[in-house]
Amino acid sequence: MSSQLATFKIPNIDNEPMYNYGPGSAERAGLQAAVDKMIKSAPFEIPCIVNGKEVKTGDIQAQYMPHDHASKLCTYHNASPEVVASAIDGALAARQEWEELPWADKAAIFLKTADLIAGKYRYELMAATMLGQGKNAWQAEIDAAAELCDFLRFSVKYVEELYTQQPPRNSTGVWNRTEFRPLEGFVLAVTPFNFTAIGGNLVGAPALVGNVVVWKPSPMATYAGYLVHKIFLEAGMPPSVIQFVPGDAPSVVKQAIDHRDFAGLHFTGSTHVFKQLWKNIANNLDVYRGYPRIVGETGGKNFHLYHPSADVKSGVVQAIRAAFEYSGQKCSALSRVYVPASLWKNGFKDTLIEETEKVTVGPCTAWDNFTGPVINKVAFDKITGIITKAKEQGDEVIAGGSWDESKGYFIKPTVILTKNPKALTLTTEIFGPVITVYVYEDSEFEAMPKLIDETTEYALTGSIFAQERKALQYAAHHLRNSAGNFYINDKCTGAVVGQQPFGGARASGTNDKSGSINIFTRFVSMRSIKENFVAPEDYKYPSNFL
Ligand SMILES: NC(=O)c1ccc[n+]([C@@H]2O[C@H](COP(=O)([O-])OP(=O)(O)OC[C@H]3O[C@@H](n4cnc5c(N)ncnc54)[C@H](O)[C@@H]3O)[C@@H](O)[C@H]2O)c1
Ligand SMILES: N[C@@H](CCC=O)C(=O)O
Repeated sequence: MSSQLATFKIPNIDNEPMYNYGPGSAERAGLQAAVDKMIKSAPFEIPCIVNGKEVKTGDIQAQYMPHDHASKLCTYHNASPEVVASAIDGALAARQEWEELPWADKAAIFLKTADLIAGKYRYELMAATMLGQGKNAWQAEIDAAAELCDFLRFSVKYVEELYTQQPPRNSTGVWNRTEFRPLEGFVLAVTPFNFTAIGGNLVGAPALVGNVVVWKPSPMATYAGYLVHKIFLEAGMPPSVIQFVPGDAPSVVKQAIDHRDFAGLHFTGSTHVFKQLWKNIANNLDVYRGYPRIVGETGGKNFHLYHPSADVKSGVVQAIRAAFEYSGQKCSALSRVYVPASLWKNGFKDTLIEETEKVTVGPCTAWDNFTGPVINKVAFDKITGIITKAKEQGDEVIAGGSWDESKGYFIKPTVILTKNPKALTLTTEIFGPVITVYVYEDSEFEAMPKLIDETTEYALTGSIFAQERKALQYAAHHLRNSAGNFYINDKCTGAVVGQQPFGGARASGTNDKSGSINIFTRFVSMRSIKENFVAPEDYKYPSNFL
């Protein structure tokens, strides 16, 4: 047991400043050196890490570089059932000590992790994200440097705020207090390929409020996840608090979810996987000690709605960034574009086609590529198959529409034009560099929010572009439930921790908003404590006397 003999104040928290990587800059040289070194040293051999110790099972899988799919970034050892069992046991054994570690020490570990990522490991982690997940320098900076540091630091700020939330009233002779206990058991973090930062946050958020976490990383982000885990350990995270168990997803996850002490799921990934996991958890309710917390952020079918008063040039620029950066593999990426006929004829169409055709696609290692590959063969086949099917169904490809998988999984940014408001590419999540435009008559603007709202099951991100205030107000009101992150005259991607808490409802997830104080409430179980200072002398109340 140790004491904390003051109420410490955390340092000021702000967003991590972004580096620019302009030609000739020191940061460009630093990152280039890290990428070169990583290419030379790959493939790395990645073990499971259980109780801080490397475990090699011999059941080997590989993570390939999507821009050069013959090259392995790493091989990794799939966790066996025995390894998963010892990871869970180790986490549970570490639970009490971690819970009892004073808050300031937990906070210090997180702040130090962020500083290590911002400094010592910035370029290495970015290089792993570029080579393994196919991001270019700018996208890797947004993710593996800025957003990950922001998640770690703002988490500390939010938890400090959470802990100050105490009952507002105390009757005479009474002191009421609230304690934010970690969950009884372990949390399972199942993380996606597309953001190194999301991996770090899905394990970090529950851990910071005292939970122990079993981490099943994405096979396509194994190396970046491994580095993040190592950095946590270097910053002083006790070895058993976060257990790193890559492996066959259905079996690792099933083993964790079937465990009596499973207390929470922190998931980001596709909607169908999340729904299946929720059903599996529901079927196990008699196995558990309590009711597991289920937090999941999933797919989207994000939109830009343009009003006839919108500015064409900036509207197109925002669409291109939202749709094609990171080849449309952000859950927030633009997918549906609703444009009035007047704008479409007067510049929107021509500028969109012209600018889309100019977007450079190629290896993330070349500085002048605006975007890179899609993540793997499965994604490549799915996306190109959907474009082909859209054409077969009568929709017109007006830009892009070609691909090449000879070396990496490259798909040209593609614009589809449809007359069918329920077209396949307006309703299905594609998760690639494809947008579909639906042109409406200017007089139909007021009907568009209803159409947008009813076209898909998702409600993640969306934007309205207009100069007329009335149109902005109308769209914001009528699209209230169509997006958890709603933008006005801005693109539908690029939420920043501490500024726009992120997440969507309906099929897009539980909308618990990563990057806000709300997420922490999902991983604590509050205890109300009432202390009475005045001893009663008679069991009767005044109304009992004559
Ligand atoms: N809403 C958000 O905040 C957000 C953020 C990032 C990504 N996403 C979504 O994630 C998806 C892309 O990520 P992805 O391809 O990594 O998703 P995915 O669902 O394929 O994988 C996510 C995780 O689930 C695991 N998994 C896959 N199949 C499983 C199964 N049958 N049982 C148990 N676990 C399983 C994977 O190994 C991985 O760790 C997109 O749908 C995207 O919209 C959403
Ligand atoms: N927070 C990111 C999306 C994360 C999902 O992949 C954005 O807003 O663009």
